Amino acid sequence: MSSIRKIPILDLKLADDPAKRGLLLDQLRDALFNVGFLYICNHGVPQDIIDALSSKLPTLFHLPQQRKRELSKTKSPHFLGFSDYAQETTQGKLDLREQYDIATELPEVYQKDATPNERGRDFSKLFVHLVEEAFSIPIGTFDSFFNKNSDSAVSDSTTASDFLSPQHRLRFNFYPAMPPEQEGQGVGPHKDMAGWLTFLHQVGTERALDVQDRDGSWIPVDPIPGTLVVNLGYAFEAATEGAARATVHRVRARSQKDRYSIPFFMGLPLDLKLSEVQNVIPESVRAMRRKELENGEWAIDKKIETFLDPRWDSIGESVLRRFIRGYKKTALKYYGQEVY
Ligand SMILES: O=C(O)CCC(=O)C(=O)O
Ligand SMILES: [Fe+2]
Repeated sequence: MSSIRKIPILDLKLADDPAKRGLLLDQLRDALFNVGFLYICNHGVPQDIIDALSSKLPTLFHLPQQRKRELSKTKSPHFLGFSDYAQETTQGKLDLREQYDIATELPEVYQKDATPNERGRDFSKLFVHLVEEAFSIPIGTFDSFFNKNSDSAVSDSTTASDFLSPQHRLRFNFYPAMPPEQEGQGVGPHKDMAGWLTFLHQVGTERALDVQDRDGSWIPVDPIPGTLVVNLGYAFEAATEGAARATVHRVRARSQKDRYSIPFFMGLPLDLKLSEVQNVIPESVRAMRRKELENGEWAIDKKIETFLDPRWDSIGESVLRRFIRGYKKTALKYYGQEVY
């Protein structure tokens, strides 16, 4: 077992060079199995698009309160839209941020044409292909989970194309600057619940994001121009039986300057069962954490966090459970008492 030490930076351009691809895959395995957090550069998302989007965020978050209320998450059965400042709590403390969430719409629910975030989906799929290669499973294995009603890339897949679309979620976070005496929790220590993988753009140069090392200490994840931060969601950790960790992270609310960030949470199909994902993860990967436990390692983090409880055995239900916890009133309004 190793500690996080330093967050690695992976240059995805190495994937194009046959002589260097092996090195990139070694770095990726180290990042997935030993760190759970990484930066990627040369990721293929054009910088001008990232900059154009980032520059719109102050306007978005300074819309009149009335407009923000109309677009409130509490009015959406999919928990999309605005969350007010300090509306959410993490670990019992208020998160000093506002959020705006947009996501792949689900035609099965809305009965209208979906407008999925194609760009985000396509680039994140390329990264997933590298993960498959790092796991030594056929490239395209996971495509069957993402391509509804299309041919599976894996011929013997039993599941392939019948799943609901995954709900990819793009979030804008706003952490307003505050008087020094009020510096506190931008978002408290958490693992990303709703997604398979998270790709994060930190706008500006403010140091605010930290990742927790295995001894409990905090390591800064400073913004590095031209990179995206990648971390793993709960479902990834659960599917690999803990071999690849959904590392705990937090954001400090700072006094210097307003801060914005843009995470893209790559989802899995909402009706997919965890066992169906586990079926395509090689036993050699799933056995890694078991071996570490037998060897007495992982002293501070013995049990794999329970991602699923028996009532909620699909990814979608688990994601819903996360929102029920965060937005009790909205959940009751749309889903009724039986969701508890
Ligand atoms: O703002 C950040 O840098 C990270 C935000 C985050 O962890 C989240 O929204 O889940
Ligand atoms: Fe997060």
